Amino acid sequence: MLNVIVIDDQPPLLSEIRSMLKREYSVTTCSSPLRGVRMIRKSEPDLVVVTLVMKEMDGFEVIRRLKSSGCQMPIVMISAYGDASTPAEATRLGASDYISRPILADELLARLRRVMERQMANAMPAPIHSLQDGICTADPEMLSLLELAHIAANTDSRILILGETGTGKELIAQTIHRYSGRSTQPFIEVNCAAIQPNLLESELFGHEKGSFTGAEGMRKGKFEQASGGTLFLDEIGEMSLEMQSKMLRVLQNGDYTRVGGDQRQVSTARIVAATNQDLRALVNDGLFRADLYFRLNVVTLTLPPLRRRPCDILLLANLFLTRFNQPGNPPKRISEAALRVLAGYPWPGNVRELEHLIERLSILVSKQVIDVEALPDYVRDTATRTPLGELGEIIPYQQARAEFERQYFTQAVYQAQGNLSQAARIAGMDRSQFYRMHKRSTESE
Ligand SMILES: Nc1ncnc2c1ncn2[C@@H]1O[C@H](COP(=O)(O)OP(=O)(O)OP(=O)(O)O)[C@@H](O)[C@H]1O
Repeated sequence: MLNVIVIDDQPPLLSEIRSMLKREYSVTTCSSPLRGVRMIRKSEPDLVVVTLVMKEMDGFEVIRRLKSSGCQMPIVMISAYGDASTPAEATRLGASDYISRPILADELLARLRRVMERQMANAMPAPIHSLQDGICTADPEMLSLLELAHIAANTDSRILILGETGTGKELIAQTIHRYSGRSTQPFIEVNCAAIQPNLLESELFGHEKGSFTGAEGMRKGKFEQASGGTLFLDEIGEMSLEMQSKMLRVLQNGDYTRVGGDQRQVSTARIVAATNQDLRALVNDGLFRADLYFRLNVVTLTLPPLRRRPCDILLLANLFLTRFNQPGNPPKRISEAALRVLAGYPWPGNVRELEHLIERLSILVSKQVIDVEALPDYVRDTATRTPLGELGEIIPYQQARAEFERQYFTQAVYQAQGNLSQAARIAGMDRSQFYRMHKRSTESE
C-alpha cells in the first residue's frame, strides 16, 4: 500500500479524509502543519494531502516549504475555500492537483490515482510511437535502448549497433545523427558488404586522378563527404582484414590519404557502425581484428529481434497498414485472429519482413478486414503456439506460464495501443510492476 500523510488542523476533517483514503492507502494524519512538514521531510511518503486554510501556516506555505527542501512526492491540495485563482496558485507552487470540497470518497480516490499514475509515468521512459524519427515501439528493452541512443547521440563516441537483419539498425543510426549536434551536417552511409573489397578503399578514402584505370578525376571518399557529420558503416563484419587495418589507422590517428595520393587528410566524421554478425565470434575466429572491434565498440546498442517484442509486432503491423493505405481508400483493418497469428510467427527477417508482408497484403487484399486466410501459409503454419501447446498437449509448467505471460502482456499493450500506463490499468497493476513483468515476459523466449 502507498503511504499518504494528510495535514489539516481540524481533527473532524482529518478523520473524514482518513476514512475516505484508508481503502487504498496507509494513512497518517497530522493536525499541525509545522510538525507535518518535518514528518514529511523525514519519512518521505508517496503522497501528501494538505488543506488550504490553517491557523499555524496555510497550505500554500506547506507546499512552498516542501518543494524548497527538494521533496519530489506529489502534493494534492483540498479546500472548501479560496477563489478562482486558488487552484492556479497551488499548481504554480508545485501541487499536482487541487480538489474542491465537498468531495465523495470514490471521486477523491480516482483523482489521487490519476496523480500517482502521472507521477510514475514521469519516472519512466514514455512509449514511443511514430515519433518524427519514425521509430515505433512500446517494448521496454527498445525504450531503454532509445534512451541510451539519445544520450550517446550528444557525444562524439563511436557507436556499434548490433542486431539481426531488419531490426532497425539503420533507422537507429539515422536517429542518432538527427539527435546529435551534427544533425545539420551530412549523414553518409556505406554498406561494406555491397561494395567489392578492392573498391572499398577508394569508396571510403577517395582517390586522386589517375590513381587506377578509370580514375579520371579526383574523387572525395565517404570519410570526406561525411566531414563534421556521421559516417554510418553498415555490415562492418563483412570488411576484409586488409581493409580493417586501414580503418584502424583512421580510427587511431584520425587521418588517412586518398588512394594514389600522399596528402594527409583529417577525418572529422563520427563513426556509427552496424552488423548483424556476432563480431565477438568473428574476433575469436581471427576474422575481425580485436583492436578494431574495441575501437568501434565504445557504446553498444543491441537491438532485440522482433519475435522478442511481440507488442511491437502488433503496433508496427497497424503502423504499416496505415502507411500503405491507398490514398482515397478507407483504411483497412487486421482482424484480432490474424493479429494473434502475426504475434506468434518468429519473423526471421524482423521488421523489414513485417513491413513487406503488410505492404503486400494492403495491395492484394480487397476486403476491408485482413483476416487469417489472407496470411501466407508459412506464417499461418508456424504461428500455432498456444500456452497449452497444440491440441492441448501438456508442456512443462514453467514454459506454459512464460508463454502465457508473454501473450498476456502483448495483448494488454496492444489493446492500450502501446500506452504502458493504460495497459497497466487494464491489467490491474501499477505501472512500475507492469513494466517489470512485461520486460521479464519478453526476455524469456
Ligand atoms: N521500430 C521501428 N519502427 C518503424 N519502422 C521500423 C522500425 N524498425 C525498423 N523499421 C523499418 O524496417 C525496415 C528495416 O529497418 P533497417 O533497414 O533500419 O534495419 P537493419 O537492421 O539496418 O537491417 P539490415 O541489417 O538488413 O541492414 C526499414 O524500412 C525501417 O524503416
